[in-house]
Formats: sequence, structure tokens, C-alpha cells
Amino acid sequence: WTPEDFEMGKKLGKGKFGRVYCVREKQSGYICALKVMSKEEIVSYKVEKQFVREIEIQANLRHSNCLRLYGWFYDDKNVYLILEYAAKGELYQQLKKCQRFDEARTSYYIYQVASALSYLHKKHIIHRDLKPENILMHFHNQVKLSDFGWSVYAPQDRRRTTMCGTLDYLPPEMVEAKSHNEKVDVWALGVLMYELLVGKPPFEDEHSSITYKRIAKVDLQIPHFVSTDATDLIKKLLRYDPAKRLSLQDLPNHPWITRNRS
Ligand SMILES: CC(C)CCNC(=O)Cn1cc(-c2ccc3c(-c4nc5ccccc5[nH]4)n[nH]c3c2)cn1
Repeated sequence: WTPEDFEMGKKLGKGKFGRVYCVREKQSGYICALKVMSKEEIVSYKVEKQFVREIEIQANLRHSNCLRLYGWFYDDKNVYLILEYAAKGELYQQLKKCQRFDEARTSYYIYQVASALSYLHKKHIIHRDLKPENILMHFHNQVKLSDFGWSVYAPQDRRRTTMCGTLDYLPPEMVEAKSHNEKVDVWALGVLMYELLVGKPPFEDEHSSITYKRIAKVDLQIPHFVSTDATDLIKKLLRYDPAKRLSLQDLPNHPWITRNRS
């Protein structure tokens, strides 16, 4: 591939590294998202290893709720990623627009994210960075997990990864720097479900030291407008003890999911 194989369309956004464009592949007419990252950015951020691992992970994923990485190429200045185009953009933007989602819609999103996470966990991949910004929307409310930048193969990443960005989604075991496993994604799913229904994450505070404390204490207040079934599921996901968190296999049978799937 070369950049000339693509007709450049609108700029879709600036990821943490690089710029993303909506493009059309000239031969097939196929619409994709082309992510352009400058080599010097990758080198200066010392993320070559992480970058290679992300490509390995994402290129081997085949699931309707995981964003596809179709291929990649580079020239003297940049590295280019040919990614699946999600027609409706970031879930985060939709959430900001309508502040919070109704329960039927949220239930369908949570069902799809859980199905993507189950698929990743079967391949011993932990996503570790689940948040509305990393979930893209396609037609018919289909969601796509994106940005496997923090994914690791199950035996957790020995190196203490300094977590950049929000702390809101970290589970107690990571906040307390204990060992962690796939159950960190189950916790994050609970945080995501709360944020989509309520409009803000459960342990949010302007001081991150307070957020840490609230997470470690599982200081959870669920507003009364959240239904009993939804409250029950949130509490089953946001359990302090990772072993006690609901298993993703059992999630599709929870009343809040089955009630809304009709
Ligand atoms: C190191 C490398 C392997 C990273 C691989 N992972 C990524 O690049 C994750 N990533 C995906 C994107 C991305 C961003 C936006 C979109 C979009 C998209 N569609 C839109 C529609 C309307 C408005 C905005 C949109 N963005 N489709 N596909 C995308 C893909 C950005 N970073």
C-alpha cells in the first residue's frame, strides 16, 4: 500500500498519536479510516514496542464488536494504519450530546461490549482501557471496541504501566497496584454501564486522590432513576473482589439484558 492508493476524505479526529481521516481505497471504493502517525512521534514517545504489540493484537481480531485493523504500511515520515470506518463516530460524542442514554439502548451497548470482551478474554487479551472514547458507533447502534493501546496478554504486564488519561475506570486492584487479570475489564464494564445511564462515572471527583479512595472503598451511589435490574447488574460488576465480579458468560442471562433484548 501507499498513500496514493487512497482518496483522502474528512478528518475524523486526532487520536492520542496521529490523525485519522475518512478515506476511500481507489481500487475497491472501500471506505476506511486511515490513521497517520509520524515515525518521530512514535520514537519520541518510546512507544515502538507497544505499537507493534497493538498491531499484532488488533490485526488478529475478528469480531463484529472489535474495530478491524485491515493493514498497515509506512513511508520515510509516517506509519499508516488502515482501520475499519465506524459511520457514527465516538460513543463519547453521542453521550455528551444527549447527556445519558435510556436503559434499552444502554443494555444493547453493554451486551455488545461484553460480547467483545468475552471474545478478547478467550484469546487471553485484556483490553484495560475501556471508556466511551474508545468505543465507536456504527449503523443500527452497533458498537466497536477500538484502541487496544493498553491491551496485554493475560499474565499481566510486568512493567508498571503508568496509566495516562482518566483514573475513573481503574479497578481497586490496579489503584492499589496489586496483580490483575481479565476481571479488570469486568469492573470497567460496570463503570461504563453506570456512566452511560447516569452521565458521569461512579467514582468521579475533581481530586484524583479522592477518586482513588472512592474506588478502593467502592463508594458507589446509584441514583434512584436507575431501575432495580440495572442497579443489580452494576453492583454485580463493581465488586471489590475480582473473583466475585459477574462472569461475562453470565451477563447475557441477567434480567436487565434479557428484559431489554426483546
Ligand atoms: C498502534 C496502532 C496499532 C493503534 C491501533 N489502534 C488504533 O489506531 C485505534 N484507533 C482507532 C481510531 C479511529 C478513530 C475514529 C474512527 C472512525 C470514525 N468514524 C466517524 C464518523 C463520524 C465522526 C467521527 C468518526 N470517526 N472510524 N474508525 C475510526 C478509528 C483511532 N485510533
